[in-house]
Amino acid sequence: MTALSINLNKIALIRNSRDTDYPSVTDHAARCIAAGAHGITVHPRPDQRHIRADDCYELAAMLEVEFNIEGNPFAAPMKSDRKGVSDYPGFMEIVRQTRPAQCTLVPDTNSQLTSDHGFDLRRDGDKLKPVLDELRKLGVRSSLFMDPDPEQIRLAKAVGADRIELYTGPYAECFGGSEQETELAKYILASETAAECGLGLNAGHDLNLHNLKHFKDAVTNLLEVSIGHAFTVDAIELGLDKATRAYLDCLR
Ligand SMILES: CC(=O)[C@@H](O)[C@H](O)COP(=O)(O)O
Ligand SMILES: NCC(=O)COP(=O)(O)O
Repeated sequence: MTALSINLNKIALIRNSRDTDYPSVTDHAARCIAAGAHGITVHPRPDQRHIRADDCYELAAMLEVEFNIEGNPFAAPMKSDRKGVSDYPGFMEIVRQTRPAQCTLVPDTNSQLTSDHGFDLRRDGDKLKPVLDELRKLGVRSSLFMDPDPEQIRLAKAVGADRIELYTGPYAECFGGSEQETELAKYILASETAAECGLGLNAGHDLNLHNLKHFKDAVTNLLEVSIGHAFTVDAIELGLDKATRAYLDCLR
């Protein structure tokens, strides 16, 4: 079964709109796991708009399921502008201090609204090699956030990644329209390339209860999906337990 890793970014976004710890990120992590989620994902961005470095430390101390931390490995330290909130120590420093099961490297700039593209390894591959070496030495599984481009996926193997995460935003955008199957075919080819290279395969971004099962049924070597934005909305509408089970049902 494909593992479901719930991304808690949006719980943190709601939490940050008050100077309190409500809703609690760690409480939500525990509830998602109790409902059957296989793992927890967070994306601590330098401006700490949602997930903060403090959340990562607290989650690392409590989680007994897979913890996946996503982010730009070259994201530098940034001062916190909130009283009582620790500074952002730099992405790799968070990883060193938490040693998550998996680290998904994402080429986001600080100013991006959200993640919207994979790595260009022709340009950045050499820069990533020492980061991937450090993750290996830390005992952290590496995953590179990638577009469904076979040549780029072969480069992911060459630079030493353990897995790739296919950026599924374009698939989600086409879902339900005339281009749906043309777009999905790109992901099927990409998944076959990953398998040929011996890369593990994850996927994420804008997956939801409408588009997930079709994707999962077509991409047969999918090890893990990480879902947060749509999951949070579904949890508001259905309740967290029911929403978690609904996503798990899509992955059976
Ligand atoms: C890498 C990816 O596609 C998402 O995991 C990302 O974490 C979404 O970030 P926001 O929640 O900040 O939009
Ligand atoms: N890596 C994808 C992720 O963690 C969540 O993306 P989204 O479901 O919030 O779009």
